[in-house]
Amino acid sequence: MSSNGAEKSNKDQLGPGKLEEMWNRAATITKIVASSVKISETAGGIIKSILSSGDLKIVYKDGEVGKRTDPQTEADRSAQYCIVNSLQSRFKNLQIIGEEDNTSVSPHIETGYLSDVLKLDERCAESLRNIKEEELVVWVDPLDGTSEVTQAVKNNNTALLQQVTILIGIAHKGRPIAGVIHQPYYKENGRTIWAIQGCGVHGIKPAEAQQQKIVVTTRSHLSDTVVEALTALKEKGLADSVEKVGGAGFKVLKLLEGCSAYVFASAGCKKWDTCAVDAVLAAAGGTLTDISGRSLLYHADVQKNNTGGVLATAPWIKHQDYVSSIPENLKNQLPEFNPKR
Ligand SMILES: Nc1ncnc2c1ncn2[C@@H]1O[C@H](COP(=O)(O)O)[C@@H](OP(=O)(O)O)[C@H]1O
Ligand SMILES: [Mg+2]
Ligand SMILES: [Mg+2]
Ligand SMILES: [Mg+2]
Repeated sequence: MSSNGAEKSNKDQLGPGKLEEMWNRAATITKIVASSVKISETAGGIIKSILSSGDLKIVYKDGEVGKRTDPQTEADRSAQYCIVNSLQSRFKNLQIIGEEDNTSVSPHIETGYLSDVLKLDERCAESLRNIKEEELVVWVDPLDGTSEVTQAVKNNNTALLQQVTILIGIAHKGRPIAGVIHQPYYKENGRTIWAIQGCGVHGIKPAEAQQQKIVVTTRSHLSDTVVEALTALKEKGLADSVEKVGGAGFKVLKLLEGCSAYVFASAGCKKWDTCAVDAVLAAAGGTLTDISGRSLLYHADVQKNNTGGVLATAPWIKHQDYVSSIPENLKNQLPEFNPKR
């Protein structure tokens, strides 16, 4: 899984000399995304091997026994170690914020990169090309959909595993400018979707407008306020049906595959859940905000909780229609907690 350089991990036509030249010429943001694609895939391999062992070593990060909603597994801990240490080995001045406070040492440090990303370097706007490593904040969710993982293993329900993603989001001046979503259990070998602002979305072809409006919401963190928001959207004709699926990453992939909106009118989702998907969805022409329509911010010192909830819409949807249809009393229950939200 680990590799010693681009030459070993890029199985394309370019020779090592040409690749090195492309790497050296590329902007910092391009290099970080090219590396993050490979790193997310290596982390996906780590997750798969721990899950196939069946020994998740679950600890809970919250709550009373019997009411816990925030599990962490050995896969979350090892994947985060790999992602953070792999990024740091190349980009020493990056600020990286990962979901997990405690990690497990993993021997897999990925130093490869995807050369396809480098090929798009010239399409990057000058303003992005000039950004320095130390100006960027990287938000890492090493395993999004942990509740689904614990249930998949416990109940031998492997279908749930496709809801697992690895999320690496890159923010500049508080706004997401690039993102990587790796889905390790998509078909046989998984897939990786990535985007840099202004350079399109890669790894998926976003769906066209649909007749049916399918809304996706949480599978394992349902609350009264989420139900109330969904009811209001149904009444306004903005939710023909509702699908409960796990993970912020998977829900945004569903938006790129034809669902209309992701509605989570509740606190609990964090910046590492939304940074990468915010960037990818925006690059596809969609929108992600809190339920009041405010953009989310991703500065290093920001409040980690998305206390205003999450509302995301597909590229073919008018976001404001959904914002306007969520009742004011719900918006007031999920206030902007901190100006640096
Ligand atoms: N009430 C809550 N408590 C803890 N985490 C929550 C939460 N509500 C949402 N989240 C987090 O938001 C992400 C998406 O949740 P959901 O699938 O319910 O929509 C999950 O990320 P992780 O799986 O990375 O922890 C989950 O932990
Ligand atoms: Mg978690
Ligand atoms: Mg998550
Ligand atoms: Mg996670």
